[in-house]
Amino acid sequence: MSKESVNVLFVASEIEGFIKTGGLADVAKYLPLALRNLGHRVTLIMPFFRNIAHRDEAQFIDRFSIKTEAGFEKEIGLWQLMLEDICVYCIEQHDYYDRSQPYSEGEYGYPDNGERFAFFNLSVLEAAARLDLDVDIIHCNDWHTALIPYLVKTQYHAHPKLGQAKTVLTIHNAIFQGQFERRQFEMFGDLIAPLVDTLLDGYQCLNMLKAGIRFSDKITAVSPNYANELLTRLGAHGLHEFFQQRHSDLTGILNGCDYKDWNPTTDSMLPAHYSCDDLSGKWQCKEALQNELQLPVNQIPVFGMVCRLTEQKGFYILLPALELFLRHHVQVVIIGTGDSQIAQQLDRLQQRYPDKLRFVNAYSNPLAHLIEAGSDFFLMPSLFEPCGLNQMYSLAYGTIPIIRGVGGLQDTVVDYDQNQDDADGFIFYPPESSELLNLLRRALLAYLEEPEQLSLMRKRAMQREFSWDKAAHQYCDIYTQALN
Ligand SMILES: Nc1ncnc2c1ncn2[C@@H]1O[C@H](COP(=O)(O)OP(=O)(O)O[C@H]2O[C@H](CO)[C@@H](O)[C@H](O)[C@H]2O)[C@@H](O)[C@H]1O
Repeated sequence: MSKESVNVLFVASEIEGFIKTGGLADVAKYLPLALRNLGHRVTLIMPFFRNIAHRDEAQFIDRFSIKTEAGFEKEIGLWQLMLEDICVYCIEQHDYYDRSQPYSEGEYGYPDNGERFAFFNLSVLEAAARLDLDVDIIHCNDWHTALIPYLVKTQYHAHPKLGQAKTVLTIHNAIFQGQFERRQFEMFGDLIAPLVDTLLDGYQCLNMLKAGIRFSDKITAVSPNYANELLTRLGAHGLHEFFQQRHSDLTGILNGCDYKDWNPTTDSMLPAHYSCDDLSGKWQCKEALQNELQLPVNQIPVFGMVCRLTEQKGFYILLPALELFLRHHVQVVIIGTGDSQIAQQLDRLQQRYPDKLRFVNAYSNPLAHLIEAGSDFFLMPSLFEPCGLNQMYSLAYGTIPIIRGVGGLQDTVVDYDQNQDDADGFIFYPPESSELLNLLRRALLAYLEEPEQLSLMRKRAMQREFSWDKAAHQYCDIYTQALN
């Protein structure tokens, strides 16, 4: 144990292995495990969504009602699952969480998301009190948990255990702010009403993330560069003044890569294994990927992409660039779910280039692993990217990332044309299709004419290390600062 052990209550709306819609879930699994490895006592807590994996293994703990002086009352069940030896408490509330998806059906968020997640925030604290948990730090993640700091300071300040707790809010993606009309919070009466009055905006809405930024003791962003971007008008999604006010409490900590789950030498989802000393398995993975997606099997360069289908990921830059890039002798494979317009455009493009583009409109972890391993290049032309995990996974798999230089992408990839001796990827900056197209062609040229350089880059990429251990140490420093 490196430092004094801290009791951390880690609150997230999704956790890899149980339920996942994006990168938040990865962090909510790997960071708690890394904190545990440093000797801290971590407890996780999340909503008991209908589709949680291992739901039938959950152990019932307790059932009780939450009442407010406004006359609102709802019963919750408290269940327990395990993430290795870490206890994961799950808040069951049928009306709120027993739905087909965590946040939205189709492309629209559930209309009562403000009420659902405000209730979750309240339930977390009620459950911690009822369980008599020792809590030094409540680690909140994104808007779904962002009322907790306010509630701790205003409703639990006299509680013998929770009253001493400090709150840390991690920003994974500040474009999602949890902005809801005030009527969604009315049933919580005086618990939330003063906050609504303080922060109400011109649309008569409460922005839950703003509440978190204002009231948490410390704020972290998921990369140093994103922390800087959050202080700017361009990068803060309208919240720059809020972040500027908390400037001295805001720190960027780069996410890690879990080298147990994402390791080409051991990955059980791959048909063959490989390392930087022997890449023959990688070429078998490439063949398996082409076979699986019914693309011509040959030595053509393959460009892969795995992500949510959303504007953030740069599709409106990528689609016009692909129109021209697919005329070259290349293959592009994309897996993702989300925006139906992006999906339709990818489908149309695939019809025009059936032997070159494969778009899979699905969420599949095995295919994501196969794309990471079987591709030569990995695409992340994001408009903004708080950290990004897939570029780290692609580096680990010797798949050269082609990225836009923003957020955490900029913190993790070294550009070939800026620093050949240390490069592991290709970077473009202006968010324009022509810039991306140039870079794609640049990468293709390197593949065709500079194979030795490319294999050095691949080797370098596979030797990079973005450990969760390092991130956990940095989070511990933030906890210590908050507690002091
Ligand atoms: N169709 C599909 N099939 C299988 N797997 C899929 C998939 N679509 C996405 N994934 C997986 O979901 C995760 C996506 O993580 P990212 O960090 O790249 O993005 P996201 O924008 O969701 O996360 C936000 O939070 C994270 C965590 O802090 C930040 O890194 C990021 O910048 C921020 O936008 C990866 O593990 C990826 O493999």
